[in-house]
Amino acid sequence: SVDLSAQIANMKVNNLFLNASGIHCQTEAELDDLMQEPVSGAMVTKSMTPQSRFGNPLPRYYRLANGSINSMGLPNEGFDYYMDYLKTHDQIKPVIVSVAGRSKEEDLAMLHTLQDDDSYQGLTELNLSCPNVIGEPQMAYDFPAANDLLKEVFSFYKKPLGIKLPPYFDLVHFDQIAELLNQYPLSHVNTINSIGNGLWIDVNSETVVLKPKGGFGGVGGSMVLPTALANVRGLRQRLNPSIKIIGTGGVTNGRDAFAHILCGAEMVSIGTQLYEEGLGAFERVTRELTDIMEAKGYELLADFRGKLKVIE
Ligand SMILES: O=C1NC(=O)NC(C(=O)O)N1
Repeated sequence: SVDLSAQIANMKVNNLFLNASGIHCQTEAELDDLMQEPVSGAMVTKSMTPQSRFGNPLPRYYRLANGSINSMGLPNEGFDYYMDYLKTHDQIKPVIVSVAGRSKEEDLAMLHTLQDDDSYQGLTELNLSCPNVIGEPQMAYDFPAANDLLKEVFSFYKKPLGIKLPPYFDLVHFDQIAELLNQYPLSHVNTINSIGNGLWIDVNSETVVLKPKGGFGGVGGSMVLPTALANVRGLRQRLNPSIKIIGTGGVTNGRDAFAHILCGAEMVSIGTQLYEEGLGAFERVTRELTDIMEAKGYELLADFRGKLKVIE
């Protein structure tokens, strides 16, 4: 089984990166590109639903000066497609399987299938934070519902499982979600998902830029870095050390990645920047991070991971 922390334990800088779910990971061709990409240390699939989905109507992605806004609506090829992909392709790097049911029942059904499939030994990530399914709440903002779901999940699911979280903005919420998650034997949390339900307007045409939901969509890219760093740091300070953190959000260069690791991230995802620049971003960001580490005299990520200093 893929134990992320085992993967990470003696990880040097050159394989701590992975794609953010949703970026270049929906089709077999995209997944093959990620599998062959020489630098990234893992990859994650587009969040899958039981059946394939077209997702929301276009336009549903828009690039901003310092980020992105999207209302994709979980377009994906469906559960069986990704299971078949794993069965028919050598995993030369860990593949995290992202699951996003549109209800508790769908989440449980997919996880039961994964649990009962002896050939599946992968690391699963339950996405409780998609902000873009029309009419669906972000489960991770409903603490009682999230707790009910996780209690039921861990009554039967015994393989490595992580959770994809939305950003929180109130320290009381950091306390509450951490208290909730610390009850469960999670492999990791992946924080953050996009900042839900932003709105971008084209002033010339006086019109929104996304079709679904009247233009409301998840915000990502460099402008969300402060929120991403706060969530990595806030959860690292509160979660059991056994629960690793994948830092996602706002990473465009080596300095951003370094900051995520200082906050406690074991691995770092690249989303908007990977989409806009292409897979070459992995090599560029890795080179930049390596240069920073060398300049500071660090050899291993563990030399500075989680060692953010505060002002006494
Ligand atoms: O979890 C998700 N986060 C996003 O920002 N967008 C996608 C989506 O809309 O499919 N899902």
